[in-house]
Amino acid sequence: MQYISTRGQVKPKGFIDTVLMGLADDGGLMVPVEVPAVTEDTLQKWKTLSYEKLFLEIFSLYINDEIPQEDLRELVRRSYSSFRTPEVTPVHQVNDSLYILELFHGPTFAFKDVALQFMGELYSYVSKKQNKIIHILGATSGDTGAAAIQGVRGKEGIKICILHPHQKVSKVQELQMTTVDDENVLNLSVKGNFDDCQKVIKELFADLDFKSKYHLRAINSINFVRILAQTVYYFYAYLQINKGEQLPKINFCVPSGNFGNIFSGYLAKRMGLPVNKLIIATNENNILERFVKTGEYKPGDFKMTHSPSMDIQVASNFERYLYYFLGEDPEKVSAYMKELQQHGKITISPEDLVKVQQDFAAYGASNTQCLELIGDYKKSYDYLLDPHTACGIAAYEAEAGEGEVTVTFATAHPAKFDEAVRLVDIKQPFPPQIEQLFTLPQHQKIVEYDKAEIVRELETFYQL
Ligand SMILES: Cc1ncc(COP(=O)(O)O)c(C=O)c1O
Ligand SMILES: N[C@@H](CCOP(=O)(O)O)C(=O)O
Repeated sequence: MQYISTRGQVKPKGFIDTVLMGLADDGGLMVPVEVPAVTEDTLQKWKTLSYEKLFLEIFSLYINDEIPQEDLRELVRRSYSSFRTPEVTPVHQVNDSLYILELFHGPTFAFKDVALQFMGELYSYVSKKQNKIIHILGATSGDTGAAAIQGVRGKEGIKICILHPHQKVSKVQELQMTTVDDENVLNLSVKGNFDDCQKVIKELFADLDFKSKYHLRAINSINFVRILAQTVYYFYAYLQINKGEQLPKINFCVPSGNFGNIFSGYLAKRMGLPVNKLIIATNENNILERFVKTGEYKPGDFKMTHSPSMDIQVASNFERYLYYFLGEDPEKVSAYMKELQQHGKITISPEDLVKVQQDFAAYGASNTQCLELIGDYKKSYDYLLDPHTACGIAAYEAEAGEGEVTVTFATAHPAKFDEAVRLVDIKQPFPPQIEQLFTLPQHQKIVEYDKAEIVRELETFYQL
């Protein structure tokens, strides 16, 4: 398998070079030259596999033996040994039509651990095998940063700098990132929002001299390996629910912000997973909902909501979808991205909108709805939703049809977002791993949203 850029200006690369490149050198995003097909026979065979074995099967379709099977098996074993359940991502049945896929059983209690525990192991492996310097640079609205830091803290040959928006992440997210005292970790708390943080790091990745001088590597979902690792739980959830002979189509409903998680579902569907609807759930930052409903993709005003990790206006992976939607034509993608840059929006034709609506349904939950659902599900099902998952439930309730089966993703544990849970008068016990964070000193540097100041911090950190 080879990988190319959505904008067509990068020579085909192998898997490891694609991971190391992160953002494509022409400013696009890396995608596989072709999407491997998973047949019904294969799906039947995968029904009895453990999470780890399924991961190996799916990755084998993408990595061209660049990592020997034995080594890959060991990386996967190590990645998921830190999870609190052997199923890694267990499914909880709520009723006949609704299942919740719990993606929060990793070290930092959010879905990002699933891909980032593996990515930490992978970077460490590549650093040792190829003697590569790995200087990670990432932007986070709270969860990616915590999970990435946890995945590489203290690892030899690796440094990580994470930009998070100052005072716009939850207290637990902030503590998870800033109580880590390993020397290879730098937290920059940027006086701006997540989109500002993401913009700065993308500009730095696009500066190829700077990127190469400081050996910059990406951990955000601009990196294709993040997308691939996230496809595994779509297959795993599907196979946990459909154990019989039949392979019925089901819906997946995904709390979305940067469009990485749901794009993994889109890829799984293209591979052959029997998916009916892919439902995009947003909060009041509803650019994706507006796109699916009107055909206009236009970043709007940033809003702070009860689901801060989804407070995102510019959805990175939207470009990967555009690539497939536009018939894998890099010239058309480049033209659309230019339009976005010049006019601040993309508008598709009514005929194309029909195509988008065949791929996705979408719904944006209001702040009030999000809180109401946390209260309702606790009362009706004794199940405590985190606010992001509650946005997912709102979208499920609005968009799933009669008789359809839907898997809604629980993307974080409610203890990470106690600020919202307390607003509905629910007192939750904290897991001990979270409770102990409140006693530890914090390490972070508060900086202006100023590229020059951020660059100075990075140069000092990476040169040390
Ligand atoms: C808890 C939580 N839910 C949902 C999302 C949205 O996921 P994505 O950015 O992959 O769309 C994020 C982060 O983006 C998150 O941290
Ligand atoms: N919600 C995310 C935002 C970054 O998304 P990513 O999938 O590109 O890493 C976060 O928690 O940081």
